[in-house]
Amino acid sequence: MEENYLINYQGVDVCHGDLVILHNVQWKIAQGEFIYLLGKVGSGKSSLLKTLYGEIPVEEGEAHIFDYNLSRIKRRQIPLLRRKIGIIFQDFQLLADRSVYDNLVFVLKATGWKNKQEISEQVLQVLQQVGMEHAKYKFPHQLSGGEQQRVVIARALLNSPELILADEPTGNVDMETGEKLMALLHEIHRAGTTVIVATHNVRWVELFPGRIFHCTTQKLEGQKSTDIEDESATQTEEPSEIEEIVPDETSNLHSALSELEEQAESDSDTKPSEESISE
Ligand SMILES: Nc1ncnc2c1ncn2[C@@H]1O[C@H](COP(=O)(O)OP(=O)(O)OP(=O)(O)O)[C@@H](O)[C@H]1O
Repeated sequence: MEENYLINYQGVDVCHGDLVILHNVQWKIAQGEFIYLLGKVGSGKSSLLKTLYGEIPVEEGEAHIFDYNLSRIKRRQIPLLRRKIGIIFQDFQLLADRSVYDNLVFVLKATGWKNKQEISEQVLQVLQQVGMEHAKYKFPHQLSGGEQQRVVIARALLNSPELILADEPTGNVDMETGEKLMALLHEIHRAGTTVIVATHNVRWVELFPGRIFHCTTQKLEGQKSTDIEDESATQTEEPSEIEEIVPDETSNLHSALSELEEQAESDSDTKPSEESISE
């Protein structure tokens, strides 16, 4: 049934201005799935993810996520939507001027948490979840890339999101570290969270099973993600897919964290000031 999908896209065009990146996307994701979004550089993986958290508006087609209709979502609803989503990018983007602990406290306070003890408990809980509780007083520069990315995953977990979006989460680490990060994401999925990983690295698919979608490289049209096995599907477009996956480490997708924080701050009536964040 349609209402059981966490994400339900029908005939969606993903665009940058007048440029159609993905055309007529049919995409349905059920709660609790582990999803791969594969495709070569510039094929639109990030752009598709960006529609999910309202960074790219949906102007063509019907797009639903949780209870939100993305084609009609109001600006003021976007921060609320984003609080249900944990976002992880390949470049770690921890605030360099504060410890791991304070990085996480910052996000909680920016998203409306007030009780000091609850904040502290939540920070420790997510750090434990990613195996980084020992590093809570370290600064980002004192951590390896893999450790920083663990903290970023912890940060994404802070508000107990229903959905994790990971855009090339292993793009800046070596293969062995990447494998551990992917194992962690898969573990988070097994604990019940829906996870979507955009990557060009097909190796992860072999190691950590998930349902696969491909993006095409057609610039203006021709792409449809392979749809899910939905007996009740009524759309008539047949899915298409691509096979070509090429390595790339150059994803440039990181504007959103700062935007997330800005959104969270501007949205929240209970927004703390930077001063009140400092203990
Ligand atoms: N802000 C933007 N304005 C205009 N075009 C953009 C913008 N961001 C991305 N694009 C274009 O949209 C297309 C898809 O980019 P996108 O980043 O979604 O691809 P991707 O599959 O995630 O690639 P990568 O693996 O490099 O991250 C590319 O051709 C890119 O040049």
